[in-house]
Amino acid sequence: MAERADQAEKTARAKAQAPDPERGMSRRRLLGTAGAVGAAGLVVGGAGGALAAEAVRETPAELTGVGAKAVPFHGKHQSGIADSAQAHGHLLAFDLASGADRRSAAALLRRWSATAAELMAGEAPKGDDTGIALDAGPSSLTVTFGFGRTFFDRTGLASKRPAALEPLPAFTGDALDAKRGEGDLWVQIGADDPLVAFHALRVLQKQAGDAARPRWQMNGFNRAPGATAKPMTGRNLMGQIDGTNNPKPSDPDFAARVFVPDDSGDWMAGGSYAVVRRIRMLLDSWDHLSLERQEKVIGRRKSDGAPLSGGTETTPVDLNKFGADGSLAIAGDAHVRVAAPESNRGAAMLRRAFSFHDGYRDDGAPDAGLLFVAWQADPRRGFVPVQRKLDRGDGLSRFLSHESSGLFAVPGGCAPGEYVGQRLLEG
Ligand SMILES: C=CC1=C(C)c2cc3[nH]c(cc4nc(cc5[nH]c(cc1n2)c(C)c5CCC(=O)O)C(CCC(=O)O)=C4C)c(C)c3C=C
Ligand SMILES: [Fe+2]
Repeated sequence: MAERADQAEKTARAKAQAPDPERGMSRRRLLGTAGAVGAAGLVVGGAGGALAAEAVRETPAELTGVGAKAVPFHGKHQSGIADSAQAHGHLLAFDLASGADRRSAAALLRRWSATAAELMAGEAPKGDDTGIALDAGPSSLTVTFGFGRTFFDRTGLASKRPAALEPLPAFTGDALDAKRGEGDLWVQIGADDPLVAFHALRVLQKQAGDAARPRWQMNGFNRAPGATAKPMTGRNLMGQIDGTNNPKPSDPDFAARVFVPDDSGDWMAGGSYAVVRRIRMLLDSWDHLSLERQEKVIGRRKSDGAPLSGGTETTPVDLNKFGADGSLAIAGDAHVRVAAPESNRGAAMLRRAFSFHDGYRDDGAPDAGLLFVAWQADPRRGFVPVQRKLDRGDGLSRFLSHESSGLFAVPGGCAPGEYVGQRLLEG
């Protein structure tokens, strides 16, 4: 994951500093030019001033650190799936405007794809006068596009709707708000800088124009890069290390679990399905539990994420181990036992979440939790069986409330000159 970003970093850095006559100018060059002209004007006038301005214009300061990292937009898969989750996230869904059709949807996806590619390379998109991200580099920005179930009816493409996009079943623990769920189109934005993330959100929302209107939006966050002494798995708002036993890109079955296979032969080849749930944490109840009880509910130690069956964070969980008192080391209703692929006939998903905090509820409790995003090749072999099992027997579910839900078909990536979803919309 990090390698993909590192490889792209050099290219994007070079791109971000060189103006492309066909596209926008580097955000930093744009600023450097304005600054240079002003400064040079103060020192020397006439031809000398012009030369001085030119010299400064050619040497924009080197970007270092968080801002310099770029993730490529073009590729076999869309970005924002196998890349590390960023510090800031915006999830939003749009509904197509009444009267919108396949053609206007295709034009929107073409616009959005071109702009996402520019933004992810640290370029200012054409016609962008907001200045929100001026001075900033790409900051690991990713933009990911998906289609909801209703998109296919609205665009006359019902015959192309994948079977995997069938509605998720109702779960007993659900308290879903329909207005904050589903939607025709879904956009996931992530960046390590909040202004870069908001800029992408704002530009894409403006570009939706008359074609689509925002349906819902949620904002989330993760730990900032560099906040810990060494890179480590992030923590959620319950304080747990979360994400340890995710499928890893180096696993031999990673692609089969996360992406629709190439030989599926349909427009979703190389794509993935995103299950998006706003899960509120009942933090006041959770924080009343002793550390020992909290660890028993999950099946892992809070301090370092090590499984209660022993070892360190990365030691495989031993679901068959008994403690000295004769009881299971990982309790029967421990979250990691109930969610594990071994307990679900191999069902697995890639969890790539953001935390959220939207203030306080009327009862004074924090409106906070997890924007849970699970990626899989087929939700019927990923999220659905696992959530069914969690719904029945997970000790953690007493401390959670699932408040909104969406399922989106996220097509594969595209090559330069193409746009995301082109195989569906022009196939
Ligand atoms: C349907 C799938 C899942 C939901 C919903 C879910 C919610 C949820 N989980 C945590 C905290 C943790 N989950 C952990 C592991 C874990 N969770 C799921 C699935 C769902 N979680 C899986 C498949 C796994 C991996 C199980 C395994 O193979 O061991 C962990 C342990 C660390 C880790 O492996 O990531 C924590 C902690 C919260 C707080 C939450 C809802 C808000
Ligand atoms: Fe979990």
